Amino acid sequence: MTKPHTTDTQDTETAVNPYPPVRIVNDSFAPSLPSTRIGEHGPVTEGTIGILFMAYGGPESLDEMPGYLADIRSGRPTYAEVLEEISGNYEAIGGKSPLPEFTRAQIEATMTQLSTTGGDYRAYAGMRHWSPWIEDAVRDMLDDGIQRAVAIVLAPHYSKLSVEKYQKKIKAALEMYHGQIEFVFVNEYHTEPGYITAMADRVRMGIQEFPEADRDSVHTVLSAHSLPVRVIREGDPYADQLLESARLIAAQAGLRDDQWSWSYQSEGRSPEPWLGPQLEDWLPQLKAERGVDKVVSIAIGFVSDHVEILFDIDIEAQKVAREIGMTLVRPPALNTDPLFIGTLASVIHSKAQELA
Ligand SMILES: C=CC1=C(C)c2cc3[nH]c(cc4nc(cc5[nH]c(cc1n2)c(C)c5CCC(=O)O)C(CCC(=O)O)=C4C)c(C)c3C=C
Ligand SMILES: [Fe+2]
Ligand SMILES: [Fe+2]
Repeated sequence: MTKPHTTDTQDTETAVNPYPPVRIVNDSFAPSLPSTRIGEHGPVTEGTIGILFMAYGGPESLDEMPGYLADIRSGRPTYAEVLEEISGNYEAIGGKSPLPEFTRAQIEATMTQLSTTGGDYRAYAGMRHWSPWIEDAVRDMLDDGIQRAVAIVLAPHYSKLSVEKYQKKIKAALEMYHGQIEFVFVNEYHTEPGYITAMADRVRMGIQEFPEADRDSVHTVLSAHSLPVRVIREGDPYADQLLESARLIAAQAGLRDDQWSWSYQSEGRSPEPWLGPQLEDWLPQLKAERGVDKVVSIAIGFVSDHVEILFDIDIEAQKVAREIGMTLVRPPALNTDPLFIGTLASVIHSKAQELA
């Protein structure tokens, strides 16, 4: 999400929330992920391999917002103005996060692909910041008798503030339940050809929104969620991986160097410096310094349309673009794009071969 910064002195997502909030379910509420078990769940045999799909998680009503934020903020209090602002952002995109629904659709589509491999796979969903929790998924896998599993995060780039945190939750859950599952981890898939081609298709899709005569002057801005600069200085590979993906996507889309650029988005609220430039600052700079007035915006670190795209780009960045007389086109995220789903299936299937 975005500025303004508060005086909050937070240490980004490092601590564990000591009081994970519990979702309150009533008769009129039908969550998109009511269970960690997705799809067919017949008897588990020695050859069965569990697949734990992990995602950020998202609130499916505004009532869930305080609990969701409490988890993201590792139990630190959320100031009223921050809660109000973030709730307002979700209200503007329909009052709920579409992430759980997309996550479910992505898992179902990947399992359909995997069913053609002959492997005996069982799918589980575990969210990092909301229900159904990663811990719930590990408990259900243990209950089902799963002995070997592949774990994958629905985010292609590795960071110790993202993918590593998900993996640590699995290890902590195994300890908590005194259980044993042999896990292999997909750490990243940011250079996988299917992912790169699917993103390059999005670039082309965006450019085609402009009249043919204008297309050569369209500028593509590729972006991803920002992180504190400190994390990269400590050796985190996130920024390098993003740029590697960005260069491959631009090349695959046939863009010249002057036809694309990089920016970050969705900076957090801690007072320390975050990676930039931020999209809403970069757009005016592109206009002022290079005369760019037609932009395709693609968030390459996200694989589904959720608040960081639907609000941060479609509402906030779009407002900035309008104010400076720039046309900004934002093609849909990958969601259940067959090329992306094929990539997930293939990285999972090849990782599964590492299991004894
Ligand atoms: C690579 C890092 C991160 C990814 C990817 C990411 C995705 C992501 N985030 C939200 C929603 C929120 N994130 C918030 C804070 C926050 N996010 C990250 C990192 C990534 N998020 C950090 C380091 C922080 C700061 C955490 C802290 O300790 O305060 C918040 C809280 C409010 C805010 O700071 O704006 C929200 C909400 C989504 C939906 C998402 C997509 C998958
Ligand atoms: Fe954010
Ligand atoms: Fe975040």
